[in-house]
Amino acid sequence: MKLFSAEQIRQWDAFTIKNEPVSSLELMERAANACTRWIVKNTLADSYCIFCGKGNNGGDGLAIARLLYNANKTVTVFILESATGGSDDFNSNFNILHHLSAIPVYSIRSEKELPQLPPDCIIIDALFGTGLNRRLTGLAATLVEHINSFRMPVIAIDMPSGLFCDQSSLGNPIIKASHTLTFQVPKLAFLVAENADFFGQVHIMDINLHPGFSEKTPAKFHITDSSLIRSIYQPRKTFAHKGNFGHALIIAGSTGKTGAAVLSTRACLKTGAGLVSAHIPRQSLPIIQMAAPEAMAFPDAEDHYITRMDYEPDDFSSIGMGPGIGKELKTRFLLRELLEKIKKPLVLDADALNIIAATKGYLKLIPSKTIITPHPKEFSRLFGDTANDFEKIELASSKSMEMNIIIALKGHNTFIAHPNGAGYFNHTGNAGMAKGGSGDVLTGMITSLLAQGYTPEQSAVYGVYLHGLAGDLAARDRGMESMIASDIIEHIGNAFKQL
Ligand SMILES: NC(=O)C1=CN([C@@H]2O[C@H](COP(=O)(O)OP(=O)(O)OC[C@H]3O[C@@H](n4cnc5c(N)ncnc54)[C@H](O)[C@@H]3O)[C@@H](O)[C@H]2O)[C@@H](O)CC1
Ligand SMILES: [K+]
Repeated sequence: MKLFSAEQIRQWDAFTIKNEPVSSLELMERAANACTRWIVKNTLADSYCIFCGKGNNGGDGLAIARLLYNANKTVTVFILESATGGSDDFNSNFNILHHLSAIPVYSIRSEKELPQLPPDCIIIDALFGTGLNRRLTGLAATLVEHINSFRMPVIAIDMPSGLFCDQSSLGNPIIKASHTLTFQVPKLAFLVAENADFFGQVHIMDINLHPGFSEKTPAKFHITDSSLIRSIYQPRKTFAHKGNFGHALIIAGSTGKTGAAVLSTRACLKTGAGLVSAHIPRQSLPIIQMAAPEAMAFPDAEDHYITRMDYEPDDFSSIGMGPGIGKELKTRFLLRELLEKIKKPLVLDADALNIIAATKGYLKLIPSKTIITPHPKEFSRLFGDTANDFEKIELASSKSMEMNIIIALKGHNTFIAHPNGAGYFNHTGNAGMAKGGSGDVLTGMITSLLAQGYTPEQSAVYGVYLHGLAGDLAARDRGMESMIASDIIEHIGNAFKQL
């Protein structure tokens, strides 16, 4: 699903008005109807206090007030006055409301007019939407803080007021919504961790914007959805043999971190590679052979960590390196040798990334189309700090293009930057996966898909989606607190079945 900017959404509204055709006032009525239906169905309140700005977001608020009133609800409207007049559609809705004298309408022109609210009311925030073009200040900012101070349920229309769609709003006055009813498509602002306090649960209101616009308009960012994954998925052919699904190698583990090797190897096996081998420290051999008997093992000459390759790396269909390898000098040399020797893309995670970040000259050795899977700290070690999540996303995109690599920046909505400039936000997964070992599982899964012939771009998007889905199924069965990384592996099979 394409993720459009505020400007593109404005163009989409205009395209719909011209090509459906529909008047902008009718489109506003459609939007208000969708919101009112949701509010009536999902809330039970004595009264609704609706705060409106004087743009089209405020116009939505006025139309919602009228529709709620028509549905026999008690409604009070507060209008934040501004120096400029209302938008045309705001004014039209204001005139209709004016004739319905049963709905009280109050103006807020100064701090003295900030209202007290009845207990048990639900607040509807229609102050500012996608038209926000600067930080809220003055009376608007004071009103936002005043509304937040009630600690009552707030339903934001389209956007929590004060929150920018496509840029950081860090430190700004913003409505803290319990629910956001957003029009047609999710917004970039709802996908980044720094905004988590503001949008609450997001509900998409389908207002039938013209499909012709979304089909022909390119978008930089996308949300990975099941239809994209189904278009990537290649069913296994009836007459296939193990040679058709590649030979994956996992280079992982050190004393005390053999579990990382076990988790990534088992995840690799469970994700469909034809053959899986694990290169592990010598002492880990019996452990990996017992925990993953289907895998072959290359024990290192050294007992406690990995030091040398007794194989040709290009003989494998894919190699994933990093989980639990530590940062011993000889392990660093091994990583350098691998980076210099291999002609294929790799999957690099965890300590492989930490070694690269800490050792001068390694970063530029990363082979083209390699998939790296840093968490935010590993990302900062590699590429430096950023002031906010939006800058981090931009940095991941630009580094991906510059280095011709795929970057899966792990987090709640893992962001995958492709070298062609596109970016994919994943929406599967849950907080139960925020535990040691989850990343090792992801490395194994992506390495497995790469071995099977999926492109690096596909392997990253598909692997991250499947990993999150398996995590969601594990959470459903075991609960978020109790689920552990092994449970994600146990649910990979069911995740495949759900595609
Ligand atoms: N265009 C359409 O046909 C539709 C628009 N809809 C609504 O329209 C909204 C966008 O409306 P608008 O473009 O009128 O903009 P908003 O209603 O979001 O904002 C109103 C105006 O406030 C001013 N403003 C921006 N930032 C400010 C700040 N920090 N302090 C003070 N004033 C500021 C700007 O002049 C802006 O145009 C959407 O979020 C949605 O709620 C919906 O009705 C669906 C249809
Ligand atoms: K709003």
